[in-house]
Amino acid sequence: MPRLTLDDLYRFAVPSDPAMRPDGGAVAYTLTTADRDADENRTAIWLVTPDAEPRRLATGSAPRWSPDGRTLAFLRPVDGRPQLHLLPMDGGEPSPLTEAALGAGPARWSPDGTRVAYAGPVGPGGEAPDPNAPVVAETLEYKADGAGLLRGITTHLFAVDVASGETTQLTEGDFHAGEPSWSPDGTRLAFAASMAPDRDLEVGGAVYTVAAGGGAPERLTDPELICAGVWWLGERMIVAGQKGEPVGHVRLFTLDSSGAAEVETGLDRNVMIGGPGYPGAAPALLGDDLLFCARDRGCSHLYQAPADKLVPEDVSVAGASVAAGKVAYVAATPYSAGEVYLLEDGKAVQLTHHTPADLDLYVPARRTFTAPDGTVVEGFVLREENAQAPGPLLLDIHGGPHNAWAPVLDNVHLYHQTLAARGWTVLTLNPRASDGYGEDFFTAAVGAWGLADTQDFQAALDDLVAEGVADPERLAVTGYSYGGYMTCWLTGATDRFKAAIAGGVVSDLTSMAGTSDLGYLLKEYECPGDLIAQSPITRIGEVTAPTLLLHGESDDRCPIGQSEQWFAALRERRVPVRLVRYPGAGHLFILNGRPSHRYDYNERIIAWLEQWVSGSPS
Ligand SMILES: CSCC[C@H](NC=O)C(=O)N[C@@H](Cc1ccccc1)C(=O)O
Repeated sequence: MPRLTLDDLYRFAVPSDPAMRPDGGAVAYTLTTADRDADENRTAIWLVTPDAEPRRLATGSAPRWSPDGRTLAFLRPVDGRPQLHLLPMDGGEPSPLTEAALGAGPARWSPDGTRVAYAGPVGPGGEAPDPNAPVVAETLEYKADGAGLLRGITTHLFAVDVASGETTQLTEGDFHAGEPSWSPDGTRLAFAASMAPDRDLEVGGAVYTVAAGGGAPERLTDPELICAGVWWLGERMIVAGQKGEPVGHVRLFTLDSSGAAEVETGLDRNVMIGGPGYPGAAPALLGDDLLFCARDRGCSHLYQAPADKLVPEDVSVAGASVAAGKVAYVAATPYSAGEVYLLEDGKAVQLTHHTPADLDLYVPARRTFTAPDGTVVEGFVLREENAQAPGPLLLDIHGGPHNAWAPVLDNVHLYHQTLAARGWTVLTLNPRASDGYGEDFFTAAVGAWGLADTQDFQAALDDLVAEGVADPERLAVTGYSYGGYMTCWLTGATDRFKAAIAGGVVSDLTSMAGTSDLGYLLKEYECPGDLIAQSPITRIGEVTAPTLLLHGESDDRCPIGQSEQWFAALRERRVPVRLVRYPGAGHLFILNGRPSHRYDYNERIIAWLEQWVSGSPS
């Protein structure tokens, strides 16, 4: 069987967003593919039942069943804006439900199935803003990565009457409403929002409810609780959030008239509600029990509260849905980047087989390393078993810094498999600050970016060199976002790397604090203290590693100026450096950007390593 090549990017089809039909008999989901000719990502709604092959239903994403299971609401772009559509499941074509000026959001059916609510963008004065008008900012909340300059656009709740299509805006004002959740009697909707005038300077978010016909929202939580999301599950209202400061693990709380009480899970683990690059799922009820996702040793797992793990060890869950007492979920495994599963009597039954089956895949091996201060860190080693040893090794550093590597098939970092086939060892390490190893570990680099975690990387490399796995003369380092930060930092801290590739770079925390859409959060909560001491740019004079910089030009999280600073400083010092700019690409482009950009990103990493480490010309 062939090894994975970069062209397999165009063969991957990855499910997400599973929705169990109310009778538990079928699962609808979104399938994402890359169209090489159009250079676009495509999404379609698929349906699978336990006894039949999956079938494609329609172009679109975010399928949601009506309570009677006869209609699927989903999103489909119309003139470039997502609009809700309805697909009758007993036959017929999808029809548009919304004509929202700036587009709609994923559907939330009312319990009686007569209305659909969504959170969607609203322009100032109800109009789409003029893209050529001057942009005036008076708070820090004027841009967001992925959306760009907000130009006064806020997100508000809407309800659409399914029979007539009549749409009512339920909330208004200078705030962003989070995803709505219906009360069991259909009279109110709960949502998370921060309405404080200084919300850009006070990281927070409260739970509100609003009447189903609109009106003044009623606040339910006190400022102590920072809410990331709220779900009305039967009579229970469940909140995901943090108490006090936006630092550390996300937890679950039950909210009632006496206030918020933490759900006792007995786990020292971070709750994962799901998002791009951060696999997880919204909490749901399974009978009387709460089903939720939390990260354990790199993988997002499904748990049934208090703490029963429902999925096997080396899988990572990215979406779950419960109906009729049954659980459907999407998970990646060492052999797939994601498939749909059904949990039956505690056993996982695989319903889909979208991952190309003809690939001979390398499987990451778990192992641990001990840093000089005694901290044990886990990592994954990907290599050909019979590879010549010692051989070239690439250290890859994840972002966050609170993300984590998992030992599953990675359809973003395709170069891992490709390099292994060329005799490389790829080390993906979860150093302190990574997710899945407890809250003390998670917060161990707060205020000490680079300063605290450098020893973890060094210890792992020392071990692999001492064991004869890695050739000390052929070490290289790469990483994206926080991983790009750490790549720059490490090349200033040691000259052991023969090449470096830094993506979505952070090089100077002082300029980053004033230009990132999360700059304030970064300065106040992630890197409190001396920003200069934590900045790679302070060590630029020590860098000798030829460095490739890869950056999205529309990155508002880690603005491209971070790479430009590093590029200019290395060029001035005559250290070999190359800057590659991806037009129109935001921070998450390596996950969900143009297929050609994602291909190029992978291809350039391999070429740079071959040029500077393997010795072959690029
Ligand atoms: C408390 S950190 C939240 C930032 C966020 N975390 C999750 O990914 C993030 O985008 N991290 C960036 C690096 C960064 C951190 C803080 C502020 C701006 C950027 C990353 O993806 O590594």
